[in-house]
Amino acid sequence: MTAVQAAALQQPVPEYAIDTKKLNLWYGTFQALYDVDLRVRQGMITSMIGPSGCGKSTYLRSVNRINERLGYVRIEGSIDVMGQNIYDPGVELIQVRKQVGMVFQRPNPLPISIRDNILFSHRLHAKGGGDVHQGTADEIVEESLRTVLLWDKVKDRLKRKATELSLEEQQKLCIARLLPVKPKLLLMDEPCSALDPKGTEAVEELLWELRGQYTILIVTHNMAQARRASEECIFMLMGKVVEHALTEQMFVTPLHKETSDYIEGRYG
Ligand SMILES: Nc1ncnc2c1ncn2[C@@H]1O[C@H](COP(=O)(O)OP(=O)(O)OP(=O)(O)O)[C@@H](O)[C@H]1O
Repeated sequence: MTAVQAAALQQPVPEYAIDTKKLNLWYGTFQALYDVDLRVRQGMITSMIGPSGCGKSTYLRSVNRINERLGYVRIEGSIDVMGQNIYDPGVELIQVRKQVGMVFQRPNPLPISIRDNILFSHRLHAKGGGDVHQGTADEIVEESLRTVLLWDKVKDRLKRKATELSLEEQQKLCIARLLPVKPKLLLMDEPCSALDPKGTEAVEELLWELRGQYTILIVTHNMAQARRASEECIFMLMGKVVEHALTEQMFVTPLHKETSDYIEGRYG
């Protein structure tokens, strides 16, 4: 066992990958999130549902501090990721981005080769001397692509441009390229909305493969997807968390009328 591994084992592992306390967020004078208290269990897949404009993406973007690039966003409250408040003044953005990977609606691989896409942020973070995958470039590429079930399909065309892949493959690649910097948390903002049903099924299968090793928080408009692909589910409405429960429980016996109205398609 290396000294780094020994030190890591001394650290208590938090039960929650995300612990949000009294999060309020304003875009200028418009308040988009109200007193959000949310805990996302480590290693599990949690989905976030709610009608358009209820604040799902805003919340997700707060967990990797993307919102702060907009000069007019103000935040109160705290978000602990793996036990550390990412809004503490001492916490650097690069540290947050390393721990928290994000996948967007439309796959956005860089217009470079498949191989270089995988190595891109690893190279960036390795320069900073952080804890990243220590293998050779070939090992990193193979392991990342294997993890997202893409290796066998692309191993003979690693030098081809990533943008030539199908949308499903591009989305898997976008997940794969996060892995070499060893993130703890993967945020996914409607990752299947650009995919056909077969691509959607393949990405959902991948989520279950990643479960356990990574904590996954996925925003989806697709009720069936939330039900199939998550263990806990959060329902938001007008910037507030209405309900957070085991997914099956939320879909079978929701506690709140607003939740059942939404699930049954009465609005949103
Ligand atoms: N960059 C921004 N500037 C100003 N207002 C914003 C910005 N982004 C989102 N909003 C507003 O904040 C509220 C929450 O938006 P958000 O995108 O988080 O909702 P959402 O639940 O993810 O919606 P959708 O399901 O349509 O993606 C909305 O009223 C939206 O108009």
